Amino acid sequence: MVLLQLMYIDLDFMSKFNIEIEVLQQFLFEVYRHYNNIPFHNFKHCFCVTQMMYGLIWLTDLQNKMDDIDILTMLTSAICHDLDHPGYNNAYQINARTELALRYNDISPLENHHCSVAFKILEKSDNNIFRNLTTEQFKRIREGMIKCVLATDMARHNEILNQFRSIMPVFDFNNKKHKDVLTMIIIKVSDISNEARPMDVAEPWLDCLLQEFFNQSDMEKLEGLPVSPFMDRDKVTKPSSQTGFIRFVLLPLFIELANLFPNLEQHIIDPVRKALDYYTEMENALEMEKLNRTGSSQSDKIGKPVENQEESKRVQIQLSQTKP
Ligand SMILES: Nc1nc2c(ncn2[C@@H]2O[C@@H]3COP(=O)(O)O[C@H]3[C@H]2O)c(=O)[nH]1
Ligand SMILES: [Zn+2]
Repeated sequence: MVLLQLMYIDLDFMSKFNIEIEVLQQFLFEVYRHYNNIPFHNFKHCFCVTQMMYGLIWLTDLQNKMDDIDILTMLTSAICHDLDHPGYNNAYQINARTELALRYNDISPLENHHCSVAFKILEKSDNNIFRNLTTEQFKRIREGMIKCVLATDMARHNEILNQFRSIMPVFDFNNKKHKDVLTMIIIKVSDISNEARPMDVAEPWLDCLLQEFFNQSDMEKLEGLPVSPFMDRDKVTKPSSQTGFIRFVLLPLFIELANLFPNLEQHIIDPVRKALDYYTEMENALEMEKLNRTGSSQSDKIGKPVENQEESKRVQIQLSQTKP
């Protein structure tokens, strides 16, 4: 929490937006209290995403390209983006017809909830870091935060990435629509950026993610609900989960952002490429072990990566299954 506080201080938000230190501390404590003790979508994930956002703001020199209020919106959105995550994804919410799915009519139920919890926290004056802003400023931040948090629904991944691709050739920092798409891209990059971290940090996060996935698929089996294949402990391995995700989701997104900010290449693309090599090797080793165990004569398969098409299909399921 102290580090999050430092980010607000360091970006000069305290003086620019007249935020009192006690109010910021109270806000961060309430945020902390509203993250659940679950394997992946917990307060530490919130911290990592916010820290990545903070790093990207500096690396891209965003403070000299966007308004302060936009940067404040982005950092606060990162902090709030998974508030009260229950550990079961949108597909589960919809299939199990949970309270959240009913409340939000199957439309990004989790992301709508995270954002709603954020503004409930901000309703109380003691927590409201925006309480000294004008009504107009608050309106702008609220609109921006809703946009950012709802953009973290992976069912909208292709839609948002394609939007960014179409404006990239004419990107203009004076165009509000362009800036809106960029902020959505930056929070998305931050949200799925674990593989850009050092391997000894990234790999335990994958274990946490798979643990949460497996908990969900176990529950789905128990309740007779459709089981998401990428979450099924009988079908997924660590490398099979990562190779497709890195190839078809992470790299295309990160490369697009690095096209706008070329100096990001070394910070977010290089480590992700290394992670892809690491998991491809692990995948090949597992395949070899499997063939050895079964004494299969298909030794010519050894060392060959899994078919691209098959991997791509698997990832598309992960992206599209929750689309209403
Ligand atoms: N396979 C895989 N999926 C990830 C990784 N990081 C994030 N994700 C997925 O991307 C999603 C982003 O939104 P969520 O936090 O809802 O859930 C996340 C996971 O489903 C990763 O490293 N590997
Ligand atoms: Zn997240």
